[in-house]
Amino acid sequence: MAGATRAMTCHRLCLLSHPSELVIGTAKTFFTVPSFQAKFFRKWSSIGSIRAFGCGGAGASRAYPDGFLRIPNYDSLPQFPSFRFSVLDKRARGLCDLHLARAQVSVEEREIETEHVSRNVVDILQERGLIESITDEELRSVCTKQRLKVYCGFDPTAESLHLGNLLAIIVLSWFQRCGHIPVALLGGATARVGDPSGKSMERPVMDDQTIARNLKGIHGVLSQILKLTREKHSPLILNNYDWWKEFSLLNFLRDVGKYARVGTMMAKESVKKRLNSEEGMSYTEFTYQLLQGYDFVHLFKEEGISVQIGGSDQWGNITAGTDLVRKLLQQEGAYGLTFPLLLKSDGSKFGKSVGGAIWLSRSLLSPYKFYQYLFATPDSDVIKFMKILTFLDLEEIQSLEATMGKEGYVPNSVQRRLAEEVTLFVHGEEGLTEALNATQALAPGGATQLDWKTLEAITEDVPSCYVAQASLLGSSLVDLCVSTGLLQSKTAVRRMIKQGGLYLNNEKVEDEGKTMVAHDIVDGKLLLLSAGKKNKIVVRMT
Ligand SMILES: Nc1ncnc2c1ncn2[C@@H]1O[C@H](COP(=O)(O)OP(=O)(O)OP(=O)(O)O)[C@@H](O)[C@H]1O
Ligand SMILES: N[C@@H](Cc1ccc(O)cc1)C(=O)O
Repeated sequence: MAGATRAMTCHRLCLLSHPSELVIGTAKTFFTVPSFQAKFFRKWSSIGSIRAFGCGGAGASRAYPDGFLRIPNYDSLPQFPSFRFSVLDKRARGLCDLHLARAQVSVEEREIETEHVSRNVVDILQERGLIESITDEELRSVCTKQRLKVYCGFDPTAESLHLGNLLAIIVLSWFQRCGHIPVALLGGATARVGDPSGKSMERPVMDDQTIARNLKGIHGVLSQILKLTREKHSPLILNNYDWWKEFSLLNFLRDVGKYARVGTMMAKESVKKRLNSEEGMSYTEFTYQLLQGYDFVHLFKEEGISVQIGGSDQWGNITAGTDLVRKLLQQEGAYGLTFPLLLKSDGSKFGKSVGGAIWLSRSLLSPYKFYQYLFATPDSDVIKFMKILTFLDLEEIQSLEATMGKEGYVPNSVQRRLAEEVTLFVHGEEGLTEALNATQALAPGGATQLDWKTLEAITEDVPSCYVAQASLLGSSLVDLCVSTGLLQSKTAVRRMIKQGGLYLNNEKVEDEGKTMVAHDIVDGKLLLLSAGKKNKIVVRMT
């Protein structure tokens, strides 16, 4: 070991600026060395541990996924010490002898930007019921000391993400709110293989066109919600096809497969379940965990991403990744975190492959319908949903909960707040306004002043038909209600008017003999007929 030890001298204080610099130090104090040495340090630390000795203390340093080396107890060293490194691993020593002599250059110190890491994200997620498991409790302290990059993967198995996936986006967003960098990974490659997790049957193979269309749709949803910018710490969206397309089978078997134990792979829940089924499992799907596992290795090494999150069904794939980082890169510092699955009241998972998904993309589900879905959350779920699907303070949620039991509580007030918060997060101001306008316009007997834009927007959610304007003017309203299919017969229309249930543009119709005039056509474009609470039709003019 002695032969591998050389002295390095520190000179001056400065800020870290260049990404290729190596940073050494504790959470608060970092040392940087110029990039040519950084390269060697990174290499040594990936094959063996490095020990740092100074006048006041010593500590085994660790290479972090960002490629930086940190000396845990550096703070106990006097300022600007001379200190030396000794490389403890035999394989590293040769390299070290070669290059350490050149490392007699300045080492620069800087204060790490700790202010960006505002709150402990792991504690927050736990308080809100958003943690199912963590691979290592150490993440709780690591996340307060450095800006982390955190990723979650989404396979493009549909054109949009759904309410269940929103939980993943919310967890990413919590990381972002606490100063970290969220990364959404599109599974352009993994979608070609198919994740068996939670699936009782083999997934159908998707053709390239469908995958491309789905990637585009999901990219749109993610970029709108995560709000990508050109700034340094902006969220990122990557696609794993970018590194898998070049990976040959032989290289995969040699570089990844060698580190994977078949016994461990078979023990994963996703595999065990399927092996016991009649259909069994294809070799392709069996390999899925290694693809996701290697993604983590790649992202750890190339992008400095050290945390992977996912729903609890992803635990096996996520731990495949942390294991591979340890074995393949011989590095610690890769963490996994899972959150509980969002379940419907019947206990089934909100998903996309199963019908009836609550889509996040407005082209598949209008902001109005999305809002309405949340508005209809049962009282028994609403507080839990507030905690997991919104960013409201827990105290505020508690006080809302307290109002629910009190006299004078207006039913569904908490649901309204939930629907507003989540619609705002997913569809932005514009989407929320559209949802609120449509809600008002479509409210049973709602007496809202209608404009053509609102009516146009609700045509996504209520039936509509065309009528020639010229033939409409002067005709009877009763006839119109029958010809548009609102009600079956003139008798039914007249009965509805008598009962006070027929509305034209949200205004009650009282005159059975009413004829249509130009003023009845909203902004000269369309009108709304309603019979009772739910039966509505938008009539467009041609
Ligand atoms: N209901 C849910 N609750 C919480 N997280 C979910 C839910 N559904 C999916 N996720 C998470 O979203 C991420 C992306 O999942 P994925 O793209 O496979 O969606 P999916 O709905 O499970 O798709 P599929 O139905 O095709 O399996 C994963 O981390 C997954 O665990
Ligand atoms: N397996 C994940 C998607 C995913 C893909 C690649 C990853 O690296 C991570 C996650 C899912 O189906 O939900």
